[in-house]
Amino acid sequence: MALNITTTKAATITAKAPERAYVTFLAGNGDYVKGVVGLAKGLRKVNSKYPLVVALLPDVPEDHRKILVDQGCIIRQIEPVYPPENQTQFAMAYYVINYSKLRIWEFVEYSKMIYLDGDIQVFDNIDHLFDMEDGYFYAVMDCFCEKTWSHTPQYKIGYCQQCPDKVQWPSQLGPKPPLYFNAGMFVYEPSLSTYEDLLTTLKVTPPTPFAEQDYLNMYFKDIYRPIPPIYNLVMAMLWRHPENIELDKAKVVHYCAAGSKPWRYTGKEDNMDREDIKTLVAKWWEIYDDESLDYNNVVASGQAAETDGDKQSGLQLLLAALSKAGGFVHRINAPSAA
Ligand SMILES: O=c1ccn([C@@H]2O[C@H](COP(=O)(O)OP(=O)(O)O)[C@@H](O)[C@H]2O)c(=O)[nH]1
Ligand SMILES: OC[C@H]1O[C@H](O[C@@H]2[C@@H](O)[C@H](O)[C@@H](O)[C@H](O)[C@@H]2O)[C@H](O)[C@@H](O)[C@H]1O
Ligand SMILES: [Mn+2]
Repeated sequence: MALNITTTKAATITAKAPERAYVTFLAGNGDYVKGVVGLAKGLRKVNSKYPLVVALLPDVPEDHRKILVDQGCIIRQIEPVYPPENQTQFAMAYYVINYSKLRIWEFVEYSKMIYLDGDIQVFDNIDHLFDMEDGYFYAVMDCFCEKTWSHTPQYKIGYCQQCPDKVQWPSQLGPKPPLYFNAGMFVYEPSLSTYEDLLTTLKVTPPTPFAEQDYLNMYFKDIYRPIPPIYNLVMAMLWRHPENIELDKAKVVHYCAAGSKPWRYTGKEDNMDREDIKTLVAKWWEIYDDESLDYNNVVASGQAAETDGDKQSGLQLLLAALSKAGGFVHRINAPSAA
């Protein structure tokens, strides 16, 4: 269905802001920007209706920001968030910057957002997750079997929530830990009151090895609802719990295992020579290298919205293209859906 657009120099349109968006986090001047470009192109390939917002720290350089804007991303600079001083050894030293993810609760121009790490790729449309019941925090359960978890009692006794019957949780260790999610992907509702409380509570919460992931699990444990692993395939599941995984059904893949970041992949680390890993890395590169998925090519080929449902993204594409071209859009006569 084509949109009739009347353009004039007179004024600009105040299109209704989209209430839903995907959001990712970018820090530093390193190669994670490739992950975010891949994610932006992957979401486009699955015809997601919603934009990708990139919450980026001040240390992300101008040329990386331009790459992201040229890929149709909405960039939002955020200030870092640091945990209270502590001698904690984070599972990965750089995890200390991940607390800055908490800034995305301030994005209240959106009623619901899906957070995706920059090392995630979306291979099937997951827009339907935005329609899940409000008031809950949705994410996929993590696995405790990698040595990154060696600091935990779970790891020490061989307990994992992915196979709770394999090793019973011993009562002398107290109550079984609540279900624990991987914070590389989650569905949440931005809220200023939650945002303020997150930052206030953080000030009095000693940091722990999995940084903001541990913190978010503690903070949202009463409203956390697990969603199936097809929405965040934590790579280690492939060799730790293959019985819980149907790889060909995975809609979202999280390249979080050591050595699995596609843009740095060498195949040398543990498990990285597996055929399924090689296939997943190749699938990531296929999207990253696909020029037909570049934002400018998509706009240039005039792939306007085909259905009412996609009108918003088509409208956004056209608005973005027109504003980039310096044009002003005065009125859009979208013929009624009839
Ligand atoms: O140098 C960095 C490290 C991390 N990140 C962001 O922080 C997220 C969490 O880090 P990572 O995915 O490496 O943690 P993992 O899931 O592998 O434990 C990444 O996906 C990126 O979005 C970043 O932008 N720059
Ligand atoms: O800062 C803490 C991080 O914690 C998580 O990392 C993964 C990763 O470390 C794997 O190697 C582990 O095996 C896995 O369990 C663990 O959850 C999130 O994916 C990431 O976004 C971030 O929140
Ligand atoms: Mn990650």
